[in-house]
Amino acid sequence: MVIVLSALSYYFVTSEKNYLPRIDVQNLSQNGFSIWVANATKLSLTPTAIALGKFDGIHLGHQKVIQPILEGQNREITDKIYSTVVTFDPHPQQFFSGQPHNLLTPLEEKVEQLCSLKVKQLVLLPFDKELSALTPTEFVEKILIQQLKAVRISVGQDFRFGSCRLGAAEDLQIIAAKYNIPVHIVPLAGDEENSPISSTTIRQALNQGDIIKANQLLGRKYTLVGTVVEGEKLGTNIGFPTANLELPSDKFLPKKGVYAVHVSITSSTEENVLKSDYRGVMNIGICPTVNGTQVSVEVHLLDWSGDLYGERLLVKIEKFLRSEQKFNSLKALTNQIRCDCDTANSFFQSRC
Ligand SMILES: Cc1cc2nc3c(=O)[nH]c(=O)nc-3n(C[C@H](O)[C@H](O)[C@H](O)COP(=O)(O)O)c2cc1C
Ligand SMILES: Nc1ncnc2c1ncn2[C@@H]1O[C@H](COP(=O)(O)OP(=O)(O)O)[C@@H](O)[C@H]1O
Repeated sequence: MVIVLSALSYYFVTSEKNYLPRIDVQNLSQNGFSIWVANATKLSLTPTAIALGKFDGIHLGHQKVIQPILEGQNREITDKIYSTVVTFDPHPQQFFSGQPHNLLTPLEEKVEQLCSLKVKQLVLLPFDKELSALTPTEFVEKILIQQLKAVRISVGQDFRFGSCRLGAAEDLQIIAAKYNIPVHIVPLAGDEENSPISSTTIRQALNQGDIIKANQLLGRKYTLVGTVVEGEKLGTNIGFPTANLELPSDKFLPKKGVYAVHVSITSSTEENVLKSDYRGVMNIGICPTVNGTQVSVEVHLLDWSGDLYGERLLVKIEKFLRSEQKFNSLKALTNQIRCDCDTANSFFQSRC
C-alpha cells in the first residue's frame, strides 16, 4: 500500500494499482514541492540516495543527516536518483516494548517537514519480527541495495541497525563498500553547550516546559496540528472561547500548562491553503477548575472571533507561561486567563 498526502489527509491506495499518483503538497510548502510516501519497498521510486534513521522530530541533527542526500539533487532529478528518507513504522521502541510510543512528529507532520526540506521520497519500513531479525549484512543487501537500489547512503554517527542492533555506522560503510556504495557518516550535531541534539533531549525540554530549548534543538517551533472539535461550551460563557484540538493519538505533548502560541488556520474545504496567522494563548491540561479528567488542548486566539469548528489548526508553541491551576471559582479562572492574554501580548510585543 501507498499513503498519499492530499489536502492534508492520507489515502490508502492498494498495491495492485500499476500507476500511483504523486503526492502534491504544492500549496503547503509554497515552493511547488511534492513527496512520494511508500510503506513497502516494492512501491518505492528507485534508484535512491538514502538517509536512514528513526528521524522523530526532524531536528537539527536529523537535518544534517538528510543534507548529503539532497546535494546535487537538481542534477540528479534528470538522472532519476530519488532523495529518500528511510525510516521504520512503527517506531522500533514501540515494537519491542509493546507500549504506544508518542512522537514529536507523527506521520503527517513528518511528511510535511520532509517535504519542506525538499526530500523526494519517504519509505516506511514495516518494523516487524522479520525485519528486526535481519543481520546487518542482510539488511543492507536485501533492503537497501536489492529493493531500494541505493546509490549512496547517509546516517548519523550513532546509527545502529540489524538484529540486536549489532551493526554500527562503520559496519554499514564496510558492507556497502563491497558494492561501491559510499556511506556518509554524519557527526552528531551539538547544542550550544555541545551536548548532542536528540529526540530524547527535546522530549525532556518539552516535559519541563522549556520551549525555548526545544525550539532551538528542533531548528523550528514545536508544532501541534489538529482539527477543532466541540468542547463543553464553557469558554464563550466566561468570555474566552477556546478552539479544542483533536490531535493524532500518538502526538507527544509538552508539560501541562499555559503557553503563548502562533496559530495558522488551514481551511478544511480549500486544499492546504494557510488562511491566516494569529497570536494566541493555549492551555494543555485537564481543566481542574471545572473538574475535568481528560487532557485537552485548547487555544484562544487573541483579538479574533469567528467559527473554527472543523478547521485544521497549526499551533506553533512559543513560550511556556505558567502551570495549570485549580481555581476556586470561574471568576478567578477568567481573571487569570485575562492576565495570561496580557502576558502573551507583552511577550509578542517584546519580540517585534
Ligand atoms: C489561557 C488559558 C488558561 C487556562 N488555564 C486554566 C487553568 O489554570 N485551570 C483550569 O482549570 N483551566 C484552565 N483553562 C481551561 C478552561 O477551564 C477552559 O478553557 C474552559 O473550561 C472552557 O472549556 P471549553 O472550551 O470546553 O468550553 C485555561 C484556558 C485558557 C485558554
Ligand atoms: N478568539 C477565539 N478563539 C478561539 N475560538 C473562538 C474564538 N472566537 C470564536 N471562537 C469559536 O468558539 C469556539 C469555542 O467556543 P467554546 O465556548 O469554548 O466552545 P467549545 O467548548 O466547543 O470549545 C471555537 O471552536 C471557535 O469556533
